[in-house]
Amino acid sequence: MIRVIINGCCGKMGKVIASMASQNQDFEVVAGIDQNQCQCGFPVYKSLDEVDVDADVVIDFSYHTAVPQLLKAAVIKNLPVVVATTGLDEEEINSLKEASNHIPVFRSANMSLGINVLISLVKEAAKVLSDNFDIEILEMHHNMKKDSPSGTALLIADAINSVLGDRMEYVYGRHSNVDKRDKNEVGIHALRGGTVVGEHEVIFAGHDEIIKISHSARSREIFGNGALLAAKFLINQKPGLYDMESLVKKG
Ligand SMILES: NC(=O)C1=CN([C@@H]2O[C@H](COP(=O)(O)OP(=O)(O)OC[C@H]3O[C@@H](n4cnc5c(N)ncnc54)[C@H](OP(=O)(O)O)[C@@H]3O)[C@@H](O)[C@H]2O)C=CC1
Ligand SMILES: O=C(O)C1=N[C@H](C(=O)O)C[C@H](O)C1
Repeated sequence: MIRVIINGCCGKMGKVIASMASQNQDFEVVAGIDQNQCQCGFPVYKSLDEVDVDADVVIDFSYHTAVPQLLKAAVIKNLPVVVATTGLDEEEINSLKEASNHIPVFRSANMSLGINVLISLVKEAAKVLSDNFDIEILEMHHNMKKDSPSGTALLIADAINSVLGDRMEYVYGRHSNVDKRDKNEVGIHALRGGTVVGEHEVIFAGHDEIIKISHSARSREIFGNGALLAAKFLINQKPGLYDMESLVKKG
């Protein structure tokens, strides 16, 4: 039985993780952390420092500013952490790297299998098409989402850049321009509305032809499933920084 602490347990994804774990005999949620108090069926604390029950792993779906403090406490408690929260700034990303010298840390802006396959396809397409096709990324999410663009859109852009020698500039939500687009741009555009779980589309636009590669999340369970798999994977790892690629490689 893997004993889980959920950071952000009162939020949309926190509740999904709690519900999925309760239906899976491999997991038990032993505590939650949130700045709110919610009825969860397990004790809810304000911070990881305060948690006084034994656990094997922390799963974090919270807010970007919460991540460094969570990781500091996880290092003290020697607990692996799955970080799914997006919108991290540079300093917060550095806190992941620092913590991963001491504990296993898993980070992915998108825990679904589908997006990770999309990323592989997009990398292949970018290698072949980038000289003659313009690349634009569109994402749409629900109206409660705080960060934009999505962590996934940035993950996709970084994956494209990684196969194109890091030459691409990111241009966010083009507006008020007076000149044409540069060939070495990736346009990134965020839409927000309703209850949309998560839509991502990568457009390769060439002369008289367009290729679109897209992913549509139809439930939050697809992220929950990935986060639980990541937790199971992480508890057997040495300190280090892991991602979906590490998980897929492991089989
Ligand atoms: N990697 C992935 O696959 C996915 C990542 N995400 C990311 O996960 C994060 C959470 O998403 P979602 O569940 O939809 O968001 P919610 O806003 O519904 O939930 C976040 C919860 O964390 C709480 N919270 C805020 N600050 C802190 C803090 N300092 N310590 C503890 N809890 C805190 C929030 O409280 P309050 O409401 O008061 O702010 C809220 O209860 C986002 O960054 C989102 O982008 C989401 C889905 C998939
Ligand atoms: O906030 C969300 O809901 C989601 N956030 C992640 C992101 O920013 O990419 C992943 C998913 O698309 C849902």
